[in-house]
Amino acid sequence: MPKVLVSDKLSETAVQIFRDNGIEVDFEPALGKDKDALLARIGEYDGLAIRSATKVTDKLLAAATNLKVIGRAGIGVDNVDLKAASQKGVIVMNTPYGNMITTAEHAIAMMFAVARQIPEASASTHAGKWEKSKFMGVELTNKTLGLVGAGNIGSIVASRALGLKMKVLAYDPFLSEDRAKELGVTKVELDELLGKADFITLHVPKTEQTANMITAEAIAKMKPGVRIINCARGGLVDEDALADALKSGHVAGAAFDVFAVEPATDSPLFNLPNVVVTPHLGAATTEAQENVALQVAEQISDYLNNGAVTNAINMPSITAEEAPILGPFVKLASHLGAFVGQMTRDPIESINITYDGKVAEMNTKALGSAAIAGVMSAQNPDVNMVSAPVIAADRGIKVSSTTQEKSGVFDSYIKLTVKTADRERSIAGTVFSDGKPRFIQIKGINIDAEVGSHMLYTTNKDVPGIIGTLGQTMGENGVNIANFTLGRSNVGADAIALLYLDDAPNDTALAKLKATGLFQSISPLKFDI
Ligand SMILES: NC(=O)C1=CN([C@@H]2O[C@H](COP(=O)(O)OP(=O)(O)OC[C@H]3O[C@@H](n4cnc5c(N)ncnc54)[C@H](O)[C@@H]3O)[C@@H](O)[C@H]2O)C=CC1
Ligand SMILES: O=C(O)C(=O)COP(=O)(O)O
Repeated sequence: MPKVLVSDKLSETAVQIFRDNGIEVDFEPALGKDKDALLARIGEYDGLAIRSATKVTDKLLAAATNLKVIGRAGIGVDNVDLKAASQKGVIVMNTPYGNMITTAEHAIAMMFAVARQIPEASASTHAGKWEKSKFMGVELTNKTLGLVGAGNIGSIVASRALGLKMKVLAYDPFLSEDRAKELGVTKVELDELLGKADFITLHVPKTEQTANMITAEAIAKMKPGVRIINCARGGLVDEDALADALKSGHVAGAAFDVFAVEPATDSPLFNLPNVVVTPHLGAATTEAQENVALQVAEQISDYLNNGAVTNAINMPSITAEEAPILGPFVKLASHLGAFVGQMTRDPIESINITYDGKVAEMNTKALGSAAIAGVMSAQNPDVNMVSAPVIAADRGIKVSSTTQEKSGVFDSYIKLTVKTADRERSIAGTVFSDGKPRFIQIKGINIDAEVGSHMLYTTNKDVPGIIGTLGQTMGENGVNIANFTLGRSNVGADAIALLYLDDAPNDTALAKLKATGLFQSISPLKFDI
């Protein structure tokens, strides 16, 4: 039974869902904050469900010997070392929609709070002061909101702001003009946004490009009296530079939910007038926490039970509906890769995958990952669909794919071509209606070979006696042949044989075959059926 650890404060709804799906679950919401205890325990688990407190470092991943999937009950995965997870073949999923409304609402609430200085006014009133004239605010109506990042949360913030009769400018390099029109926002460059906005709200992930994107220089380009809201990620804004701008009065107010260092016990922004701060509460509503807990538990369970991949950051998604149809083609792609991988000793320069016919309309990203994993599995048995593309990229292997309409007799086929410095190998295969993958072409020679756990592949000239020699040698050495396939390019020309064996051929059998001088190559192969 797969075993999952919940190491952050998730709604207990998740626990019930895991149990309903036949998954053993340990609910230890404090463990994420205890690095050493987590490190000692992580080896037990197939799945890990987290929020932002658990830091999934390369060290933790190295100890996670059974881990297959990490589910983030929320959006940002900057607390997970994605590269290390991918290299280890661990899928990282998030729940991109469960807390987006709640977080957008928090950004709007923060905008109101900073426009009307509500937290300070509230504290002052609680203190028995009646400072009516101290807290003069500004209206939002007709003001310009600068939206940095118009993804899921940014789009909701835009719709709410438009409802408040604000004008919305959006800076997002991936926002199309059509989508901007649909959202009712004006797409602008960052400098224009900085110069025109009365309020600026950030909704981008923290990446190499966005880290520290709001510097002292960017702040200097802003309109005097601007107010800045950050409910996205700490580290997007230079907190020291913002503190200076708040002190000089160039920036009239700031509302921050996220900080460069969290938990934030100190920040240059703390204790400045008209700075509203909350302790990373963007996603903290009952509704959002129910949503993300439910979704993450369903997604992790689906993956561990059925191989369905939803909302993965480091692997193409495979829906629960497509998993059964895609499964045999995933196997095929992996077998094609394994065939070439076992035949290739030299460094691989490139891999091309051609999808012909119906398979071209399937999830070719997932199939490509399976093919690459197959190729690399000969050298590294731990490689999988998550890690293979990362490892291939690290090794400088160029991966390309081609899709084409049905070009032959098969409704669907996949052809894999692998190039090394001095040669090219290709193999094609299909899936028959029985759901079993078949090899249909090797080196351009047509065959029809069912794939077995143990196979023997030989190349030879098309001369009499090959079948007899192969059959007799296997028989004399106690290896039963389940299936025998031959192919040739032309009479008397290049020929190949593929034997599906019940056991691996032993060294004596291989030596005997070699001694006949009939074969150019004799390769025992293994496949993970
Ligand atoms: N405070 C909190 O508790 C929460 C914070 N978040 C954070 O909010 C942020 C946004 O989340 P979503 O909207 O769901 O993400 P999303 O992926 O839907 O949208 C992000 C947008 O940023 C854009 N973007 C990427 N690089 C950019 C750049 N260099 N300049 C401008 N735009 C860029 C993307 O094109 C995309 O449209 C994330 O950082 C997430 O972690 C999310 C939930 C809760
Ligand atoms: O979903 C996100 O990206 C968040 O930042 C929410 O974080 P949390 O789950 O509240 O620690």
